[in-house]
Amino acid sequence: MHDFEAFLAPAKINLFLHIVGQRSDGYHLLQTAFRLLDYYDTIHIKTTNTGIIKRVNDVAGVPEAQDLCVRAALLLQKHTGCQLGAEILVDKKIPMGGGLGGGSSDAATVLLSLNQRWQLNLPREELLTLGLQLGADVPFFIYGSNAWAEGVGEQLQALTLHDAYYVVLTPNVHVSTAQIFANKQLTKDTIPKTIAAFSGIAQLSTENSAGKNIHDEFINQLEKVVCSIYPEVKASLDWLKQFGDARMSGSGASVFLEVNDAETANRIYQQKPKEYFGFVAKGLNQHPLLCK
Ligand SMILES: C[C@](O)(CO)[C@H](O)COP(=O)(O)OP(=O)(O)OC[C@H]1O[C@@H](n2ccc(N)nc2=O)[C@H](O)[C@@H]1O
Ligand SMILES: Nc1ncnc2c1ncn2[C@@H]1O[C@H](COP(=O)(O)OP(=O)(O)OP(=O)(O)O)[C@@H](O)[C@H]1O
Repeated sequence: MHDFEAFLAPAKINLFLHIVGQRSDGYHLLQTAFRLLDYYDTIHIKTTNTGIIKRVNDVAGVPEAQDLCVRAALLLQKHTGCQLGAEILVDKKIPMGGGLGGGSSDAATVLLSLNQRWQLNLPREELLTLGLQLGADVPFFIYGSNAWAEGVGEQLQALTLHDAYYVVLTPNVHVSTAQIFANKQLTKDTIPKTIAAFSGIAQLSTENSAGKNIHDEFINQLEKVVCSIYPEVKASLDWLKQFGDARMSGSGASVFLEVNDAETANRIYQQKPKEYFGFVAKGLNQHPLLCK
């Protein structure tokens, strides 16, 4: 690992997710609130002068050419004409395809770190546009703070959220995002909400009762459909709901419960059935690479 530098790529959860329309290309227009978590993949990067982009470790289920880290580095190289290269070691901790944005976060971390280490100094707005070519959630991770998002997730506004801890469970199923968005049962014309309405509700911190701070008006509209197709997601959500207002993140399969303190989160987590993978995380206010 000599000469490699480590860069963190945090997970995210969607505190709510509404579908408010559909674009002519079939993509759905969303409203969502993204929250960063202190649960990370670590991307180790060594810059080289060979011009070659190379992943130096195996990642189960992700061939090198499809890895979003490699694709992000190649995209940045092509966009800028940079002659430098990079060796990338991807240390995955965030479950893949779990609605926690791991792949998108890895890609954002590569764009942010190589922009510096290759001394490209592209402005943040340019990286946001590049990031969108790699995935709808990538701009959020480049944005740097918790965010209210619209469009397909690329129209971002900063969101101030109170301190909170999350119990996250990821059932061992692969949910196809495309399959869920294509489901006929999905409500696609929810009346858009305002960031002010969400912020008002999100600021209401409950003193003693767990998980009451996300109001019923702000739900994950993919949750019902996912639960009807994947009983494992429903089971883990039902389990968490014993303790409060649990939600699904993104298009699943991960589910989470927001609580006010680490003690409560750990107490709930310790009772989880052994077959559930999960973790406890603190909500972040800023991306670790973009802290001032
Ligand atoms: C739902 C979220 O997890 C919220 O954070 C993300 O918007 C999903 O973003 P993503 O993982 O980048 O989604 P993709 O893997 O590109 O989407 C797979 C497929 O889901 C459908 N899709 C996805 C996002 C969106 N806003 N509308 C869609 O209709 C499209 O058919 C797309 O081809
Ligand atoms: N570095 C990477 N890490 C994780 N997945 C990757 C990576 N590169 C490519 N992928 C592919 O991207 C897919 C989605 O990964 P990711 O973990 O971002 O999904 P997700 O958490 O469901 O994302 P989202 O919340 O954005 O829908 C994976 O199933 C995998 O095939």
